[in-house]
Amino acid sequence: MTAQEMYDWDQTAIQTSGLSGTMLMENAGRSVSREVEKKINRQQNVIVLIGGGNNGGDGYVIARTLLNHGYRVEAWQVVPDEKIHGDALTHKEIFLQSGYVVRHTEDVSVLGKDMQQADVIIDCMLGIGIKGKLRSPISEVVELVNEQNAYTISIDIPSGVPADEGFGEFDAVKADETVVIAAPKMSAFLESTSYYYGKWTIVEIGLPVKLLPNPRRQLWTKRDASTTVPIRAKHSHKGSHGKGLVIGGSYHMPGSIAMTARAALRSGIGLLSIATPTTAIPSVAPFLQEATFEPLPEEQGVMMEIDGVDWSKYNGTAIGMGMGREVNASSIFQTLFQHAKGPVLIDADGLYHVKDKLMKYADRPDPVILTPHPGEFAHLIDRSIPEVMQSPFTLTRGFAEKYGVYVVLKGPATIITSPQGDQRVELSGNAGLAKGGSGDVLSGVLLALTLQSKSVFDALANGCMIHGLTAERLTENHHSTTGLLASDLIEGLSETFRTFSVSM
Ligand SMILES: NC(=O)C1=CN([C@@H]2O[C@H](COP(=O)(O)OP(=O)(O)OC[C@H]3O[C@@H](n4cnc5c(N)ncnc54)[C@H](OP(=O)(O)O)[C@@H]3O)[C@@H](O)[C@H]2O)[C@@H](O)CC1
Ligand SMILES: Nc1ncnc2c1ncn2[C@@H]1O[C@H](COP(=O)(O)OP(=O)(O)O)[C@@H](O)[C@H]1O
Ligand SMILES: [K+]
Repeated sequence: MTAQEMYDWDQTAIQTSGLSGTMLMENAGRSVSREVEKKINRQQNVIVLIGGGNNGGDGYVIARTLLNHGYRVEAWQVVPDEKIHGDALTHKEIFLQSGYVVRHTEDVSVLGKDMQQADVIIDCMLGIGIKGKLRSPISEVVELVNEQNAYTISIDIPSGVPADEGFGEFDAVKADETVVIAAPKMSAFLESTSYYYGKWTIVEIGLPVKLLPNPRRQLWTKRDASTTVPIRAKHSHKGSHGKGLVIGGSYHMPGSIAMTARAALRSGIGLLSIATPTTAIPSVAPFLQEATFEPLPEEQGVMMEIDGVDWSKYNGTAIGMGMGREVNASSIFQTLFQHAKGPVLIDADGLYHVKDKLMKYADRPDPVILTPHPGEFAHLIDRSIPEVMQSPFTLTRGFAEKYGVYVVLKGPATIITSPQGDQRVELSGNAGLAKGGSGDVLSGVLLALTLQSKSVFDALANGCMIHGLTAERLTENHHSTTGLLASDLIEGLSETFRTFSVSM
């Protein structure tokens, strides 16, 4: 969610369901407290830091709830009294009338001394309402918090982190964990801001879900996957599971196309053929007894054209892996878009070649899927990688809508966008995947699932999840994130598929 989308939810709830702001704040504070109580005990000294907005209001509810439950809590208001108003003021009054005491930060050093005795710091200074650079005294308090060894739990957002994408430098609390209210904000997924959150969990605050405007952005969960992942019907035959073609590879780069192809086979594709230069076939074939080949004319080990492919045999294509930069791209993509039936997935070198050609094929009736990492996406849209990393949601949505394509922007948080601009974020996987070859494996998984699913969008989100979960499982058992290879990932897919629906 963006901050604005969050405020819209809040307003919708208040205007249409009869819930009031103070009720939502009470719900938020109590839900957060339930989560916090799992992490703390009654012997620990807890400090709640309270700011001037509604995030601070949540803080008053949390401090009261924890005190009611017998925890040792000090509530520190880090802004002057006149800053507290509205729902937050109501909850401050309830806090005081419950017989509890508020401490004030006239002198930040007094708070600093107190913090040294704290085991746990609960940060309710700033939430989605942060604007601009941190001002005093919050800037000093943030610095103090980051100097402590105490376990720090931020509420909704680590104070100082912007809610939305597109922001540059900032100072913020570095939380050990964050309890997110109602829905995660964009910054929980960006490289430069997600670090501040630590581990995060979401709490529910009683918003009327049926009434809320749809932000057309969704966190893809295991529960979503378990209801949409294709199930092999008892009476299915190989034709029911897709007849795929993968185009790529070269004499000097045979590995990537082999990995894509093998991953597609391990992901249940019915039939698979590989179009690759003739001289690459002897290197690729040993990994793929189950596949057939379309030998391509070549020059110096690089494919020249794909005119001889028998397109009637296939209902889905993936292109680009290891094809090289030297190919006759105009001819290849012209033929591809004219003849290929069903979804076309473009990855790696294919993305390099397809730049500036997409508008020409924007009216293709069947789906086009692009699977760039941030560097490839930056090249596609003529922006820098830092710009892509700073605003991935907006940039991918704009691109997908403009060209009518699906975009899978890969990374620790993979963002999947449909041609209509709907977005899903998928978080599985780990740094064991940060190696050449993992993307080739993903392309194979995605092609196979796309040909077996009713919805391309579901297939892409599920494919990313299966790919990531495989890495997680392998690094929990036999491998390390250091030692995991893309080829291990391919062989691991089988067990992920076997346990997938059972483990949901
Ligand atoms: N569904 C929901 O939405 C619900 C939301 N809830 C909660 O409300 C939170 C949002 O509350 P919010 O809108 O009051 O904003 P918030 O984050 O408290 O910040 C405003 C305060 O910060 C201050 N301030 C700003 N920038 C600053 C800076 N650079 N440096 C220093 N100070 C700065 C600003 O000061 P001012 O500019 O007014 O002087 C003002 O005092 C949300 O994150 C969630 O926790 C739940 O309670 C219930 C349901
Ligand atoms: N640190 C990480 N955490 C989670 N997933 C990652 C991480 N690094 C890479 N990945 C995943 O690994 C894959 C890498 O793809 P890509 O960059 O195209 O690799 P290559 O083309 O070299 O095979 C993507 O699916 C990406 O989401
Ligand atoms: K906060």
